Amino acid sequence: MTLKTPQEYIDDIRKMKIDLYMFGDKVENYVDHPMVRPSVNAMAMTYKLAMEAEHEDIMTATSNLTGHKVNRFTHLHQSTEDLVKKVKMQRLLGQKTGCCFQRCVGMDAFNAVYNTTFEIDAKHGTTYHQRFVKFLKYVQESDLAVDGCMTDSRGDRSKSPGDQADPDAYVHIVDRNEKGIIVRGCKMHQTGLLNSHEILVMPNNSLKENEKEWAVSFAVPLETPRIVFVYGRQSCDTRKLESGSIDVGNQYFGGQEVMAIFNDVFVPWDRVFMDGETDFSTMLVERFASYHRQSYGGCKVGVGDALIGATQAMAEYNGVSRASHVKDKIVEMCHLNETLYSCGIACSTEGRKTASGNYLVDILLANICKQNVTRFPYEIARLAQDVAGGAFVTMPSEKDFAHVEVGPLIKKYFIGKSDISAESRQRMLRLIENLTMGTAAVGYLTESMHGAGSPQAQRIMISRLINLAHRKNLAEKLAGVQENIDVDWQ
Ligand SMILES: Cc1cc2nc3c(=O)[nH]c(=O)nc-3n(C[C@H](O)[C@H](O)[C@H](O)COP(=O)(O)OP(=O)(O)OC[C@H]3O[C@@H](n4cnc5c(N)ncnc54)[C@H](O)[C@@H]3O)c2cc1C
Repeated sequence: MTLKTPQEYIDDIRKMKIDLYMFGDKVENYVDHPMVRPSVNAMAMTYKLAMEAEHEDIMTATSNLTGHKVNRFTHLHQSTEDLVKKVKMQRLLGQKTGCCFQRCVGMDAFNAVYNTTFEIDAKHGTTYHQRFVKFLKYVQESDLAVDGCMTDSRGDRSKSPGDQADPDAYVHIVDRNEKGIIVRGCKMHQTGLLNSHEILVMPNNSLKENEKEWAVSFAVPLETPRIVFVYGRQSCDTRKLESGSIDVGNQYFGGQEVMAIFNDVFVPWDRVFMDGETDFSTMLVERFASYHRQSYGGCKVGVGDALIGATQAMAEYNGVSRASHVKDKIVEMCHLNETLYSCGIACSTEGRKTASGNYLVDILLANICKQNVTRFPYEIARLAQDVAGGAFVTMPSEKDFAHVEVGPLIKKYFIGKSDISAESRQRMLRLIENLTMGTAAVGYLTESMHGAGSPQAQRIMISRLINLAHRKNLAEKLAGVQENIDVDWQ
């Protein structure tokens, strides 16, 4: 049986013993911690939907490695159809959770490490691909969640890893022996890290030939000794510590980002997938980034669907849903959201087979997709805030609404349309706050900006991949600057 139930998944995570810090304290049982639990629930949804017949086609696939049915989050894409289904799966999850559900980064890392290790071995005669296939079979058969771990602390951004004042600014190999390597450094912003069974580390950027120690990729279980985890704060996060279910905005789900400090961590050789091949660092980073830039054409769209729904609901609750400018703003939100989805689908259908056999998205279109993702969710959020009205930033707390004396008064003045309860309005306003400036905005907005690379990273790729000479040629033929040999009739 390769599919875990959500309960089996949560039981796995609950058993983990890791070195975790949060608000200055060590935390033992993080699964049941109210700050963390919504993110566990979001990850658990990736397990639940895979068990449902209705979603089987999108949520599961047949493994090319074992022939068994696996969760699509652990699958190697075997066709452009697989790439499209991936985007559809991410949209579905975004709709169901209204937040980052955290399992995509690992899936994107599997596909990039799989095809890059194949090409490293072909050139260098190494055996990384076999090792990685063994690891991935274990992941698929045990239905594991894996953190895709790329972003280093990075010190001075103008300097490459080998030129940093502190060499630990990027994860690197500090020692090696017959059993494996020892690594040191820190990976930042790790989405869903505590909700993962394993960590799959990749280099952060292109490397120079003399930067071999930084050209390292490996996988380790979360419970590996000498890794220290520090939980990241999110805007409005302590609302999760309050009693009640309204002010938190999203009652069940949330995201998670964690810092992982590798304090001389031992990695056995069979878990090392790159060791010094600086000539392949660019390929691994670009391929991972492209898969991940495609991902955002699904997951952010699903969250966008939830925000559009909340905006439509607020327009109705406030009695303005028939106003022409409100209708037009909601149409614009849909237009922007579906444009992102179109980009996700386009880079999938234009994908191609790699030498290893799995499929890679069209890199140019994946970068276009992500470039739009750095902008459109902000505009969608702006329009949601416009239509919702200002109460989502001035509304009293849930406790005031429940107070015996002041509560009835607040409710009276929080009624919009007379047939809608004050509580429905209150809940929807908090969801809009959550998505546009609260905990979920971390995933919906800032992650849209910086996740899978800041906007400039895509612009560099676009300028590298776009063929301007070809376009200039087209124009010169049309303008008659060049002879147009296509017009060969009398
Ligand atoms: C919510 C969230 C979730 C994330 N999840 C993950 C995850 O799961 N796994 C993972 O590995 N990473 C993850 N990331 C990290 C993400 O990939 C990085 O945030 C991104 O690459 C930008 O890096 P940075 O935050 O260090 O910003 P910086 O690199 O410091 O960028 C800030 C600005 O400086 C510019 N800049 C940077 N370097 C240069 C330079 N050399 N020259 C000129 N300009 C420069 C950038 O273009 C940008 O405008 C996540 C990030 C966020 C916000």
